[in-house]
Formats: sequence, C-alpha cells, structure tokens
Amino acid sequence: MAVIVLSGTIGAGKSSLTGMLAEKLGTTAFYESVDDNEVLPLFYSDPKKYAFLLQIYFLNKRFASIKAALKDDNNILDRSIYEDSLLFHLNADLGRANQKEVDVYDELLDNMLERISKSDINTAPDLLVHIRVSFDTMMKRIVKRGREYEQIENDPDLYEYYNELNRRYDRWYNDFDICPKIQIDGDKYDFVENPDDAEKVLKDIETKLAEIR
Ligand SMILES: Nc1ncnc2c1ncn2[C@@H]1O[C@H](COP(=O)(O)OP(=O)(O)OP(=O)(O)O)[C@@H](O)[C@H]1O
Repeated sequence: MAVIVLSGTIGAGKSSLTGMLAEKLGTTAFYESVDDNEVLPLFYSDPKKYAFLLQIYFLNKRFASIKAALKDDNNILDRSIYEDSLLFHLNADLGRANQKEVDVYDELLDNMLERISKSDINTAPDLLVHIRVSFDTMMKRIVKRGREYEQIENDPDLYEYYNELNRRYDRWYNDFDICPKIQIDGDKYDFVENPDDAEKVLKDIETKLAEIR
C-alpha cells in the first residue's frame, strides 16, 4: 500500500476525496482540522499580524500528522506540507511577512523535511493527488461552504488573494517533483455530487497507484 497526499486550492475538495479514497482503499484518513483552528480566523482578520504565526501553526500540525501517518505506511493525508510554503510565500509577497520570517520558515521546513527523509522510514509520500479547479469553481465552493472568514463579501481584498493563489497552484503542481503525481480535473469531475464522476476519479487514482508500485 502507499502514503497518499492530497493537494489543491481552498475548497478544491481535498477533504472529501481523502475520505472517499480511504474508504475505497481501506486505509486511514488524516484530516487537517479547520473548524477548531483558532489561529485561522485571527489570520483572516489581520493577515499582516498573524501570517507567520499561522504558518508555524500549520507546520507543526502537518508535521505531527505526517509522523502519525508514516507509522503505518498506508495512509491518506488531506493536504501536503509542500503547499504551505506556496501559501506563505504568497502572503510574504503581499507584505504580510517580512524577509526574516520567510528565511526562518524556509530553513525550518527544509530542516524538518531533511530530518524525516533521513530517518529509517521513507517519508516522502508515494503519490500526490492534486485536485485542480478553476478560479470560478473555487469561488463557488467557498460561497457554498460558507466559512464566514473566507467570504469575499466580508473582505473584498480576498478576491485578488484567491485569484493569485489559484494561479500559483498551477505552477506549483507543474514544478512538483518530490514523488509521483496525478492531477484530477475538479471542474470536469464533481466527485462529491456525482457518483459516476466519483467512480471515474477513484479508478484513475487506483490505476496510477498500480503503475507506481
Ligand atoms: N499554509 C497556509 N497558509 C495560509 N492559509 C492556509 C494555509 N493552509 C491552509 N490555509 C487556509 O486554511 C483554510 C482551509 O484550507 P484548505 O484548503 O486546506 O481546506 P479546505 O478549504 O477545507 O479545502 P478542501 O475543500 O479542498 O478540503 C483556508 O482558508 C486556507 O486559506
């Protein structure tokens, strides 16, 4: 079996697909808990003040779930640690973190990833499943899910933040070379609402898994 990590922008459907995949493959799903993340609402209310703290919060949580998931060698994580850096650099470019914070974060991340890759267990995931959605779909999902602090009507600046985030995700996925990867077209396949789409997506992932084994 394998360690699989999901990636994709806000509302891409990572958590849903994680659950579906875990059920299909008979493995354990590891979820990032969003609703009890007390730093996230602070970040949205004052990004400049809290971007670095939020990043450290996520890094800590992500590292803990990687360690837990790797104990079994057969798990699914609903978000990759590699994407955090993408989000933080975007925030830094928007002036919400200073160069020193970026340097410290980048070094810490390198250090942590180096530490795990040198341990006796293989810590890189076996497969990255990236759900790509267009900006339009992303916006609809954010509204549909309705998390207060994510809504553009409460903060119009979020529009440009989300737009740029989605653009950077495409580049990030293209450059990603840490492990085998597969991209799911989240605009074309609505695996949450449509059972046929769900079946097709799960089958594609299983085929990919069979290839890399
Ligand atoms: N490293 C990070 N830096 C800043 N914000 C982050 C970071 N990671 C996650 N977030 C924020 O946390 C919230 C949850 O993000 P995430 O995309 O992981 O979950 P989700 O929205 O539930 O996605 P999905 O619907 O795909 O499961 C979003 O508001 C996102 O902007």
